Amino acid sequence: NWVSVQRRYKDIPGPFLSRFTSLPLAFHSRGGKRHLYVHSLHQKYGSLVLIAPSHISCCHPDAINVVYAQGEHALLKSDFYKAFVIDGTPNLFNTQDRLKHTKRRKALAHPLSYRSVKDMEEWIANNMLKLVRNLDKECESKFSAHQDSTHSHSNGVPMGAETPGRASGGGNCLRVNMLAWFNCFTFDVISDLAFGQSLGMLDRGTDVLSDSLCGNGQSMGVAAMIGLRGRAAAFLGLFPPLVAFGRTGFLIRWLLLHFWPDPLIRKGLSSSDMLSNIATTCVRKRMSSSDNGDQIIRDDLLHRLLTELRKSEQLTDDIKEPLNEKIVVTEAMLLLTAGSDTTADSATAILWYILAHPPVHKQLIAELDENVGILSHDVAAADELPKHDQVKSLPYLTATIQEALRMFATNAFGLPRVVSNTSNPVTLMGTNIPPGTELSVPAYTVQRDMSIWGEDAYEFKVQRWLPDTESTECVKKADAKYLLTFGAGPRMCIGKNLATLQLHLLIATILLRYKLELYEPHRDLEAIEGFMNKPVELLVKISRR
Ligand code: HEM
Repeated sequence: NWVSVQRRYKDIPGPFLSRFTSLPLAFHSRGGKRHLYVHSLHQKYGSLVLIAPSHISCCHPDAINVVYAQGEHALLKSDFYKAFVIDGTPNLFNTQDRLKHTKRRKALAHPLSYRSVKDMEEWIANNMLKLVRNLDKECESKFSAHQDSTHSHSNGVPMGAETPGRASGGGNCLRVNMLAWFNCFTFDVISDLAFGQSLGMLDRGTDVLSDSLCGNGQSMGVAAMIGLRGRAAAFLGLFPPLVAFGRTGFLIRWLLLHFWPDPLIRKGLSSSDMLSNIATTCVRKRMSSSDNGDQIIRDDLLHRLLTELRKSEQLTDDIKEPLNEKIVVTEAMLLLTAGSDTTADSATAILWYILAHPPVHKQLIAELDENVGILSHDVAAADELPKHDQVKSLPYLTATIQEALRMFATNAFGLPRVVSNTSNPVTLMGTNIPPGTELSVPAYTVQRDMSIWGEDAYEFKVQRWLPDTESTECVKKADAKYLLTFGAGPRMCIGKNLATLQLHLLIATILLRYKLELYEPHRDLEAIEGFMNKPVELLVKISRR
């Protein structure tokens, strides 16, 4: 009851109101700045803060190994994640059940291993070639009549009306929104890898899908759908009764979808339904093509996932569950949503940090020119583009990516775990944590902790990641275990290999081929947080090198 809750957390500091309600946290979550709010609370109250009635945020570096512990000490995901479940069928990301998680994780671990992802590099390169051709056209259009290329691409197809990054306002300015192109690229890559066929966004120059995939007259881009869904879920997840399962849950969801006063939440819920429809259509299309004897089935992620899931059906009885369409669709939707905009957003942030620091830009170009060489003027085939083997170990490129991901936390707020009655006892900074407590470690705050990164923790310094810095500047060496971009522990991102492969290739290819400048050099990178922290846009001036 309420009194015992107050007694349990009496020694944990935090805002007075947060002892009684999650509303302050929800308010900042709705505003898209939850990580900044929690950061300010840590600055005011210290390392342990009660941010909601039974939710403690701990930003001490040692907390990472406790909250995201491996093995028998692992804590389960909290009820917050129920807000991401579609149709009562949890997937690898949102399942709270340990055994189900183990089974699904095993099924996806092999298809997403480095070796497996490397085998698919050719498919990624084909999409990169399309991206390059589109950007080449953007450069050419620079010389044609005044045209605002964020509004209309060369083929005249407008970007989705609510695509994050769509430039506001008109005008005769020559600028390209790299976020919009990165979104098209990553969606096409993941759909190609997952279903053997890309969504065709790079061909159409927009992330608005065709009517056959998205329903008649839908003008919203897929990136906007994912953003809205993340924002609604990040808000609703703070009130677990609103995201219950079963018949009551169905009724509550229906009421929220139709009557909740905030349009952002209603749009988020309907976006979630649209994404589920897209995944269902993709899965059905892919499955029906595999029934067609004439067609050669590509060894894509869905194929590999199905093979692994069928194998795991023969595992022990307690984790046996029949493989049905719902399970396949929910995992397919996860691939589509977790594996696309996260990478595009991270690439956007990395490119922004490079362009905002011209000496870093210059040094990267020198490294790339020396190790990869200049690209031919008219790239005729995908194999003329940089290969992962050429760029994966370049020290300056790797260090720049790491440092940009530290500064811009794509995963910015603390991912919540729960201390259950069956958990081993948990102690944080000498304080015993009672069962029923939610715990999280805020990535944004940890990634700016001066005790970890040094006095210059708030500054972008690539040198901290270089093995042997020639710089005379004294920087504290970075330790990757405090970088929470991909989470930590048993629920850490399973797509990290695919994401880092794409990030290296994207950044290397773009820098090698184009002269780029920030369109508004004095403007910070603006971002809005839902579940992930998402840049709003990246406007650049672009021309061929
Ligand atoms: C730069 C890009 C990416 C970032 C920043 C990122 C970040 C994350 C983070 C922080 C988590 C942990 C979430 C949590 O604990 O609640 C996660 C989990 C996950 N990610 Fe990623 N991710 C990226 C790319 C990808 C890609 C390309 C894929 C798939 C193809 C993917 C699939 C997943 C899945 C399936 C999980 C759930 C894993 C589990 O619960 O066992 N991610 N990601």
